[in-house]
Amino acid sequence: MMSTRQNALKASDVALCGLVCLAGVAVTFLVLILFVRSEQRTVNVAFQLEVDERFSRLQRRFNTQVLKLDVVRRFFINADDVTEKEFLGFVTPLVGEDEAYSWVSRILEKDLQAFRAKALRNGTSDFSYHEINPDTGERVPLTRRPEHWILLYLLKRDDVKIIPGMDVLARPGRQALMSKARETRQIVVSQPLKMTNGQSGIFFVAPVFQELSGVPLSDDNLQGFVVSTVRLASLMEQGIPLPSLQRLNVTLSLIDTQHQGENIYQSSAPAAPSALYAQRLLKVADQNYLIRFRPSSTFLVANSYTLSISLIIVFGSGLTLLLTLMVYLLITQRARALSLVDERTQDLRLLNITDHLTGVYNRRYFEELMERLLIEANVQYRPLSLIMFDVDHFKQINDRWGHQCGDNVLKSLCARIRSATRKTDLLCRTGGEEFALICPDTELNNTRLLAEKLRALISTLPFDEVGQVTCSFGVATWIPSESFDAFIRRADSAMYRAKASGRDQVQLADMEQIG
Ligand SMILES: Nc1nc2c(ncn2[C@@H]2O[C@H](COP(=O)(O)OP(=O)(O)OP(=O)(O)O)[C@@H](O)[C@H]2O)c(=O)[nH]1
Repeated sequence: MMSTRQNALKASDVALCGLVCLAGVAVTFLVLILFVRSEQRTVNVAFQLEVDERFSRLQRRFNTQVLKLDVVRRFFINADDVTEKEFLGFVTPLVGEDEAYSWVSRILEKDLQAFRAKALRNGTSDFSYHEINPDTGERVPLTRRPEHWILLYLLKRDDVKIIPGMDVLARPGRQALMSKARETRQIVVSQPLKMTNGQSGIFFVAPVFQELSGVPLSDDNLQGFVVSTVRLASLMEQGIPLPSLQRLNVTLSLIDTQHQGENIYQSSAPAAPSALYAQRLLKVADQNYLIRFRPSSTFLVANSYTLSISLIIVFGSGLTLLLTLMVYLLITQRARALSLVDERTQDLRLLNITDHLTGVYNRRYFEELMERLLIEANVQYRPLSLIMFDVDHFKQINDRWGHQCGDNVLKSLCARIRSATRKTDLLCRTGGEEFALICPDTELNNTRLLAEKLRALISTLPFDEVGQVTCSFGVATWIPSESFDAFIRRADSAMYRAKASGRDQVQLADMEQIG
């Protein structure tokens, strides 16, 4: 019974530990999902903030470029005749790195001579009419045209030398761009064009019309153009701290042109594989740009949460293991305690039903056994016999050899009888030196033979110290429907008859019920 209980506990232990383990794993998984979601939101917010910050810088940079050009344009509108010195004096504070400002005068073919003379008079050095062959890049004489757009002043920070007097109409892309400014009378912005230093740049062109009060502006009032050129990479990157530059991959493309979708600028930080993406529309004068933002690996590393994920997994697994171990220990300790209680209960039960001196069943259990066996015998019609026996002259043994010696005789006597009987025969101590042997499934004659055998076993072999000991036996077999008391009385009477008849003998009980 105990081992069944232990097995059952083991199965339930494993199930419970498995459940605790599963619960631990589930909680860890849940925490992981919640953490990853929250971190993804945080990274997304960080990316959007970075994009907003970069976009506002770019917007400011482009707008500042337009504003500065407008300031120079107003200078030309308000001044009657601008000398090179005045131009340089006004523009120098505005020119940034990678930028150039120039003044291009509109000159009719017939005015070329006079314009050159005036320029030289105004102190413009090295003035010489020419244009650049777009195919060879060489300086060639002016082509005859009704009007020329002559570069007169130029201020820039690089070393490429431009000689005043160049007709910019011969330069690729300039005519369409400047004509647009002339027609719209607004500042226009070019697609990326090759600058004189060979680099790709954006041209901001502002038309300068002579404003006469009351007279509407016409093409003939066009005096020239103020042009600022900026290297595209400089426009996109100048003033932005290096760490910020490294965090984002930025591309710039034009909208509403035949180059739509083509990237005209790509930042040096490559895009890392990520779902993060943002795009913004940038309007500068007449041009619409699309700026696309993607995170670089630097951004992803700076906002990485893989270490935290590993820590959650390690701590979660550790806690799960610890919890499972604790539950396992608790369960096994509980099982051990229960089995101990079982053992103690059985010990107590044994103590309760056995005689402490001889170890055989006591009187109380004898009565309990008999009641149960009588019911079984009654129901199953099986024989049930009883041998009652009493040590002869036991008082004398006590008196002669002492009480301790008497005890030893009782113990040895029980040991002898148990060794000579079947396991199913139940030996009980019913009084001081009085015993009963219950013999289930045994007929009267066999019981008598057994009693004879026991009598001989006791009387023929001497006991330690005291020598020969004899017993008187009464044998009875249960008569169906006979009561417990009547059955005992019959066996008892037979035993007393054996005593009365000289002791050390076996007497059979009457087969008629007494009383
Ligand atoms: N040593 C010892 N003596 C016991 C124990 N129980 C009862 N006795 C003694 O057993 C003796 C029984 O004596 P009696 O009832 O006179 O019977 P008897 O001397 O055996 O004489 P008969 O039964 O007539 O042969 C008493 O002296 C009890 O004190 C016990 O557990 N140990």
